[in-house]
Amino acid sequence: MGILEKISEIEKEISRTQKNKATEYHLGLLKAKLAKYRLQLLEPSKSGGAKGDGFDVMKSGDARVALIGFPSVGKSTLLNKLTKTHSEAGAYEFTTLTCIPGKIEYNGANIQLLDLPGIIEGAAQGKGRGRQVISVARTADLILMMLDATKSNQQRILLERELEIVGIRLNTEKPNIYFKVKKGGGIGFNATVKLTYLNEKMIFNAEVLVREDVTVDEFIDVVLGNRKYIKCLYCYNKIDSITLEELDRLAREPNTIVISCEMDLNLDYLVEQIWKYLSLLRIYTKKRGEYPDFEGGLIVRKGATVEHVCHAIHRSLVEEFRYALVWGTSTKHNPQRVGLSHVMEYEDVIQVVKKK
Ligand SMILES: Nc1nc2c(ncn2[C@@H]2O[C@H](COP(=O)(O)OP(=O)(O)OP(=O)(O)O)[C@@H](O)[C@H]2O)c(=O)[nH]1
Ligand SMILES: [K+]
Ligand SMILES: [Mg+2]
Repeated sequence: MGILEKISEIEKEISRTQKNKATEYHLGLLKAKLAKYRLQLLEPSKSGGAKGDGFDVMKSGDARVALIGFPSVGKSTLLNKLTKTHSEAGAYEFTTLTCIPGKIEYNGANIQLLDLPGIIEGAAQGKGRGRQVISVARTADLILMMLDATKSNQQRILLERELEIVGIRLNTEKPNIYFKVKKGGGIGFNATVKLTYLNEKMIFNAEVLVREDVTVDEFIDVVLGNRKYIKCLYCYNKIDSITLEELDRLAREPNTIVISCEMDLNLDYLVEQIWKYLSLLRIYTKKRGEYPDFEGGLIVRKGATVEHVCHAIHRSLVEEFRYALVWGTSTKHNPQRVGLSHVMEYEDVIQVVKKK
């Protein structure tokens, strides 16, 4: 019998079995068996074949959020709640086997939310589809780390470790260091601050300028290069099944939000937080003599300048740019005449004036 047949047999038996105290143990065994076979489906096939396995989803929209978590924490249930896409959810592990994209529309932005298979300890070494899942995570603007509020906090530490191993750094900024290998050898070591951990003896064949007091590990990250610095929002699901004390404790942890998909608790707030963590700005454009386009508008990153906005409107607009008029919180008076380097703020209105 092939794996798929075995899976379908077990699924049939589960649906035939009445759910009660007497069958609880047997059902548990069936689900464990089901999870085992589904995990085998996830294992990379011997023939290799990383392409076309359902993980190479196109980026779309203004930002990308990846759902990372152990199996059965409720990732698919959340995708079903927040988007119009359906992803199979089930009371057994490894229900989801590929990457399933959905779309959240909020504040005029299209946010791509990716449902993914659950990852397990050893994911970074390729267990399950760990490698694929993690490479999708590397492409995200935000990792939504989904955790089961009824389980021990060990899950968070384990997941963080798996991501750490593959070079993902959560909620930390890229160290402020300039580093360049010198082909001909020799060193140039300079620091603009007093250093506690680093010194010149650690460096060879490189030109280095250190602008902050980093640790040796942080420095190694810069030397190795391929690190990803990604924001992470920790999301505890299933709070319908924990005590108030426990809930209170979890909710106070940094970068954390508590929800229940099943009871629809806090889901609006979650979307608000996703938006906030993505640091997106909504900007409105206006034509001369007309009202601003409050229906449409543009989505840009926090810190975006008039130049970024011009690029977002039209590729060649910067070349024709003379000046812009801006209304909003970024200006001293309204409207203010600004140049390309002016930094925009949330809900500013902009009118671009072109060269004649
Ligand atoms: N009590 C409770 N159960 C939930 C909640 N959200 C989801 N579940 C249940 O948790 C189980 C797993 O849900 P899924 O959405 O399949 O979880 P998943 O993380 O996508 O699982 P995999 O795809 O297998 O990794 C299902 O039985 C859901 O009904 C919740 O808020 N509270
Ligand atoms: K599941
Ligand atoms: Mg799932």
